Formats: sequence, structure tokens, C-alpha cells
Amino acid sequence: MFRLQGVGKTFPGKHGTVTALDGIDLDIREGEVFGVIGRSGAGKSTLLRVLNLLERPSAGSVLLDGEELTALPAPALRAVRRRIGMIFQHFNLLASRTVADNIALPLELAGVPRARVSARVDELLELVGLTAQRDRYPAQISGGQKQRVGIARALANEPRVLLCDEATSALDPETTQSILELLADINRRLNLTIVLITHQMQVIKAVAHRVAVLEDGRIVEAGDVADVFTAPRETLTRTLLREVIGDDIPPGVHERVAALARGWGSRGALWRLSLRGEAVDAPLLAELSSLFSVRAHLLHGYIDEVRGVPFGSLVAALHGSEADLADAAAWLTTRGVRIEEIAA
Ligand SMILES: Nc1ncnc2c1ncn2[C@@H]1O[C@H](COP(=O)(O)OP(=O)(O)OP(=O)(O)O)[C@@H](O)[C@H]1O
Repeated sequence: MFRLQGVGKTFPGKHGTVTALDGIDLDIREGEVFGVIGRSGAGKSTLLRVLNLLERPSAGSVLLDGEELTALPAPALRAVRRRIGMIFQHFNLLASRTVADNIALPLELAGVPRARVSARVDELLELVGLTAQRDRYPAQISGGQKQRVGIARALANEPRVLLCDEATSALDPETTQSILELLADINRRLNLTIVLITHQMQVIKAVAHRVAVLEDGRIVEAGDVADVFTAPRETLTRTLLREVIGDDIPPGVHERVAALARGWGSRGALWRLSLRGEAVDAPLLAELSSLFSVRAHLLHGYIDEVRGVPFGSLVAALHGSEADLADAAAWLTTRGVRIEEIAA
């Protein structure tokens, strides 16, 4: 659907040119929920705004269904933009209009006849669960309800894609969850492509099918969410993942077991084992002890699931000869386990 090729964006800054995007290559597929995650200043908003040319790239091309958007004359670009809905962190509702009238606005701007507007607004209110709030003003509804209005308004003109700019960052965790469920539901029911940017891995975990990790204007890692969650390659991705999967070893526990492993000298090691799929269900540590002269002291573990794929991590202190530990590591690798040595 969208294809970005070599997209760059620079801004003039106080201390010289700021590079917000640098050589972005990206494909976003029809019907998927595509997430972009990164720290503040990574270039997420700029990337999202490049998709509808609210920001014109300084380099590269932005293709929508094979059509180069940067080459379109203004009227054609306006027509394309009508098919790209957008929602925002702070909702951007008109305070003087009711819920129903906020949703009606893009239809009125598109010249839809009045009777049709009213029927369409009713459909949209029902879709986002706000029928009872139709005559309230933004000041009289909650943050989550405001975002529902934002979503209904963005869907009014039946867009092909919905761009979400930190759509849940201003919401509490429970409301965030309900908005993410609504987005997932809309994606499924309408087969609507959704592109969302966020700094929260839990948002990616809850709704995205694929994810790109952005750092300093570059994509450092991208792929299916299950793959990125279970086998992250980049340090930044691992750091971001720790926010959701909490696999930090409590310091006191780490110190006790590290002291034990240090006492074993070259006959000891501290490993973090990353597992996914079938490996999660297998009694790996028991098998390890029966196959090799290696004892495993389990230190820490968690298990989770993302897009139906179970994954987890175990931290264990291993005791055995160097040769046995090497054999054990090789065997675990054949079982699809990734091993990371932790300093004792
Ligand atoms: N209009 C602008 N003028 C100058 N610099 C800009 C402009 N827009 C963005 N930048 C700079 O480009 C870089 C990327 O900004 P961007 O807002 O895309 O990042 P972000 O990942 O969305 O950050 P945040 O999560 O804080 O919104 C930053 O260094 C920012 O200061």
C-alpha cells in the first residue's frame, strides 16, 4: 500500500540542520496494523506526517498504491488525503460542536448531503460506542470518549488507512486498552490499514502485526511483532521490550546467584535463555541436566504471548565443566533457544 524509498527529512535548526528522517525504506501492507516505536525525538511524528505529505520529504519517494504522492498536483493530493484518516494524542476536537457535529464535520466539508450526513454519523456513533453521548460537548466527556469521537471523525469519509499519532498517550492504562481494542476491532471489521506511532511497547504488543523501531531518524529493526518480541536484535529494542516484559532480575537475587556462579569459577556461567513457540512448553532445564553433567539454578523467568506466539525468558546459573557447558549451549541452540551470557 505505502512504500517509502530512501525517505529523508531535514529541518533548519538553531544549531544547523536537524535530520529527522534519514534513508527510510518501508512497506506498509493493506489491512495490517503497522506500528512505529521509538524514543522522543526519534522521528516518529515526522514519519507519520510524511505518509500524507503533511511533511514533504527532503529526499526519497512516498508511494501510495504505486502512485508517487510528492508528484501529485494539489487537487489530486487533497483527494488522496481524504482517504487517509488521522487521530491525535490530544484529540483536536472542536469545543463548540457536539460529539455528533464533530463527527459530521469532515462529511460537511466533503459536500455530503445533509440527510446522508445524519445517517452516517449515527453509524459511526454506534461503531465507536457513543450513541448515548451524541449531543454532549467535548468538555462533557472523558478522554477515552474524546478519542472515540476522534476515531469516528477520522473514519467518516471511509478512509483506506488510519494514521494514529500517539493516540493513547494521554489516556490511563485501562482506557488505553479499550481504545486499542476498538482500533483492533476496526482493523478486523473494516479491513482498515492502521499505522500508529508510539513510544510504548505495550501499544505495539496489543495491536500491531508488524513493527519498525526508529532511532535517530533511521529504522534500526523491523519485522513481525512476534519475531521482534521473541528475538530482538537491537539493544534499543531490548530496552523498549523490558518495559513490557519485565525480565529484569531483582538486584538482590542477581547478586546472590552471581556470587554463587563466581564461586564456581570457570565451572559456572549465568545465562539468559530466550524461548519461543514449542520451546516454551518443553522441560528444557530438566532435559539439560539429564543429558549433560550440568546443573541449572533457575534465577528468574517469565512467559508471555504476542499475536498467539508464546515466548519467554529464563535466567539461570549453570554449573558444569567448560566442555559440558559448551555442549549444553549447543544443544539448547538446536532447540531454538537463544543464549545470552550475563556477567556474573
Ligand atoms: N518543524 C520542525 N522544525 C524543526 N525541527 C523539527 C521539526 N519537526 C521535528 N523536528 C525535529 O526532528 C526530530 C524528530 O522529531 P519528531 O517530532 O518526528 O520525533 P518523535 O519521535 O515524534 O518525537 P516525540 O515522541 O517527542 O514527538 C527532532 O529532533 C525534532 O526536534
